[in-house]
Amino acid sequence: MDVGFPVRVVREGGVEIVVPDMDVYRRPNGVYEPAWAPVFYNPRMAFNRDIAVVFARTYARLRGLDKLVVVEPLAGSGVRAVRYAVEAGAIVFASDIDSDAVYLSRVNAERNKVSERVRVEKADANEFMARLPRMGVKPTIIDIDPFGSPAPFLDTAIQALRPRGVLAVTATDTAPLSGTHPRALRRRYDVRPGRLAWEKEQAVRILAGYIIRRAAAHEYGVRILLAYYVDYYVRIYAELWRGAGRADKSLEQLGYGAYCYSCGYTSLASNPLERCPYCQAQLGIVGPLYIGKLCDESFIEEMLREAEKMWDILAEPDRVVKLLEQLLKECDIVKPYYRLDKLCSILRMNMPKMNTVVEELRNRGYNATRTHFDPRGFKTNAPHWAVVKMLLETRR
Ligand SMILES: C[S@@+](CC[C@H](N)C(=O)[O-])C[C@H]1O[C@@H](n2cnc3c(N)ncnc32)[C@H](O)[C@@H]1O
Repeated sequence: MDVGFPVRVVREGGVEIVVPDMDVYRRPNGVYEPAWAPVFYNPRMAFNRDIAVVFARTYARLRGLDKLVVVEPLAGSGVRAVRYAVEAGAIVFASDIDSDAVYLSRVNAERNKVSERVRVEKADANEFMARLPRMGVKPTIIDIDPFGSPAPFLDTAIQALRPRGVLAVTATDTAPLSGTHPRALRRRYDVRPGRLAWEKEQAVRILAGYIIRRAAAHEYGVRILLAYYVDYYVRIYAELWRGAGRADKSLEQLGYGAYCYSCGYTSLASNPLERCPYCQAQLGIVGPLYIGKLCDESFIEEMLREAEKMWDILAEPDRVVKLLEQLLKECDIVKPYYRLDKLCSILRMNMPKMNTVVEELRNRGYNATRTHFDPRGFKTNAPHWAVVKMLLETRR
């Protein structure tokens, strides 16, 4: 096949797609760099796409939708669009600003016999989404999967959505979101910047909070169905439902994150505390951010059922199930995770085993679990004094 650059055929999930030949676009150190290829295809994001199709099928089933319309305005090779069509039975409207990407997406739709259901246009993402209402397209899911920050696309996506629908958003600008680049964090997300010990949860909560604020401006309320951080990106599935009252209610879910660099205290609160309630030191504060639950248990349980049905189709089914099961354990614990290594360094003690910490907290009647955010982290609803007491007592 002559598309003007070297290609190869790969299988991902339930589709077979043509992508740039990854051996040709490697850095001198041998690492494949998707952004160097003429059309973007990242095999490491197959897991992200697995979850996207499981989510779409679950959402359509639970809402009783007989027609699922998905919009993917930053389509790259078209792999995600084609997977939505083949694996979730969706009608997909996709676009990309790059001509080669549009061509390859069309080739891939045809190759998988879904060109009737996957329409791809060469267009700027915002211009494309702004045109959708005039085209009579009413998306149930809009999947924003950009290079870096999704912020420039959110307003148009929200306005293009049905009165009730889902924004599925990826953010790879994790350095600003987790506080490493404070000026970019303030600029892009209008957030009082800082860097807390639970930086990955901070990244997810800031993006969720920003979606809530943008949605409220357009009179939509938001329910966070699923939000997580893996590899090098944040991913959020937010259900938006039009209504000023719903928007007002969602805004009540905004607040501030706090971390005490002196004693390791961590919390979420509606109003920013300035002093640590345990040791009175000045707190690190970040916000506004989302202070509610990061997933909906019953929805995740349904996703797990759907993932079992798709076991032979998904690219990484065991990883999908493992993440969903872990999120299910974390769902109820809203308080941000503790970094065991940082807490032990503050307490000047050796680090006990993570399993011991989790078990010990459970033995004392608290909810506790490891966290998907960080292998060095744990989540618990135990108050800070109880966490410190437990750690000091394991020292004996
Ligand atoms: C991260 S890639 C998308 C990957 C794809 N969603 C997937 O799952 O493989 C981002 C894509 O956005 C396209 N792009 C960048 N800026 C754009 C814009 N303003 N409008 C439309 N497409 C754009 C790029 O050409 C690139 O193909």
